[in-house]
Amino acid sequence: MKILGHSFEDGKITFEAENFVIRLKVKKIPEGYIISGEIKGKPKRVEIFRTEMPEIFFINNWQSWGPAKKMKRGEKLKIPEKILENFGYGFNPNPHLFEQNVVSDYFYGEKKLVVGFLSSKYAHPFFLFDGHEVVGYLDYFEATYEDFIPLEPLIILHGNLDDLLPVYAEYVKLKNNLQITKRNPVGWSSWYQYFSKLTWEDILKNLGLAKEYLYEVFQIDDSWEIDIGDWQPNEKFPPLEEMAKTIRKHGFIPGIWIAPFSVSETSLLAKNHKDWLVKDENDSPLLAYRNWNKNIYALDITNEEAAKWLKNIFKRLKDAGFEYFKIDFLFAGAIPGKRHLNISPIEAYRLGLKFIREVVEDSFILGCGAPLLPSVGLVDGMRIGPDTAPYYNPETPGAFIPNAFYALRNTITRYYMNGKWWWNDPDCLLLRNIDTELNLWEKKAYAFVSGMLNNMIIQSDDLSLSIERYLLDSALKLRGGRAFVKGLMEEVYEIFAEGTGIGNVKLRINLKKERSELSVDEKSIKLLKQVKTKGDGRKFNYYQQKGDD
Ligand SMILES: OCC1=C[C@H](O)[C@H](F)[C@@H](O)[C@H]1O
Repeated sequence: MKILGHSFEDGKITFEAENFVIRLKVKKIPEGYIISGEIKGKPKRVEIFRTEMPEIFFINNWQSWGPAKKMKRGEKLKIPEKILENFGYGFNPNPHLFEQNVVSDYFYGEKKLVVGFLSSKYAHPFFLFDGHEVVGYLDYFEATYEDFIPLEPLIILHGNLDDLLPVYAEYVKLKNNLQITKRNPVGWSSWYQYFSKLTWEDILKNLGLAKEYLYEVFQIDDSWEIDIGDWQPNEKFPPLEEMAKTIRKHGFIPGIWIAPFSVSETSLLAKNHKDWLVKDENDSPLLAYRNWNKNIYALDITNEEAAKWLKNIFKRLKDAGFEYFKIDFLFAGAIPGKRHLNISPIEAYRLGLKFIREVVEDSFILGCGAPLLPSVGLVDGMRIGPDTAPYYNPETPGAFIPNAFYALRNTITRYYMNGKWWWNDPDCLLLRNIDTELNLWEKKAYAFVSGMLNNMIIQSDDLSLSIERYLLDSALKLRGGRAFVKGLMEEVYEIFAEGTGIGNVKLRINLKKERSELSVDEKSIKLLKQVKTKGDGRKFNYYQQKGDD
């Protein structure tokens, strides 16, 4: 292994290139080394680390919806053509690099090694697998630094991958002085039942039925707005104040979805404020991604007027009574392009999140479609997988596209971020028995894993349908423990949750073969369900555990 081409024993390394100066120091720690230091000048993309490429390794994508998984030498991520075209920067801040190589962002692992950067405040840290070697870079893009800035520290950990990923996550927590909120929300969200067909009547209907549930939060997802960038209620919804007041009147914390750094080509915002958009080298608005059948551009948060506008949007939502914000497609705020200020896209992204936090204060912020490491310390919850869906297909190509199988796999392979960086949002539990292809095993697996890993529990169903309600109760009973996962690079995961609401629980699970075996306090249990019929005829299933027969 080399650091800037030097062996470690050097201790201190100073390296002067044509356009930048870097000073490093190497510190021995019990599990390996931490390399820290400072850098100034116009570094662009700096190689920091280099080693031989292993046959099998663990990669991590930069944002919520990207995979964290085992890969083999020669394997490529299978991404459907249409997604590749539309998604652009959603895969990586350097989409072309991502298309031509295997890339792991922030950290990577081998059976007996984890190497990772502990922060991403200025640069985008990533590892490139070129078939022979693994090369670790810090990408500052076009930013220039007159004075020395802190280098994103690199940590090298020796041991078993399963033990080291939680250690890496802990070092990130320490390095960034992270203190996360005690609130680990339970609630309801509209998206995975109603999608873009949501109406205010759907909200009223589910609010009326939700009182039977232990929700804290009731969140209106995408579809309430006029356009992406025009954050006013459309004709299907009442004024913001009425939305929030109605949710509050039913006893829930009002939640709302917004894509704050995204600007649709058809929005009034794009029409009236082209100068508020991140530009390409020809000074045209830079295409961030395509969704909603539209070209979506990125808000240039370094433009003072744009920043003021963004703060006003969140002030209006907060003043209307919303206290839970699902802020989505956040990667748009971190795309490399021309901004008003010549700072790195990572600095611009963090500036945008800081503005949002400044306005919403201690409201709960859920990041989604977000670059992970730059978001630490700036969000309370984080989506750590692709969208779930009312289907579970291990066979279809899965990176980034909605599929309960890949959402659940990421929930397991990124579990170590939970409670350290933020509360992991595994995406919603879909527990309905109709209008879904999910079978009982898939619903159960999703509920149990989310509960055992002490994740956020947000359900997304039309509550008037027949629902496996006992699985929500099970997920909540399984929360509160300390989790550990063995086999992060294997087919069978062993999940241990100590001190949950029903004791010490162990789950051996094979997501592809839909096989699992659950035991509580060393007793294997059967998950029996009782069906209770309410006065109005609605049936409710309750979880009831039975010890060994
Ligand atoms: O457009 C709504 C939407 C888009 C992204 O996929 C999020 F991940 C998903 O949860 C939903 O909020």
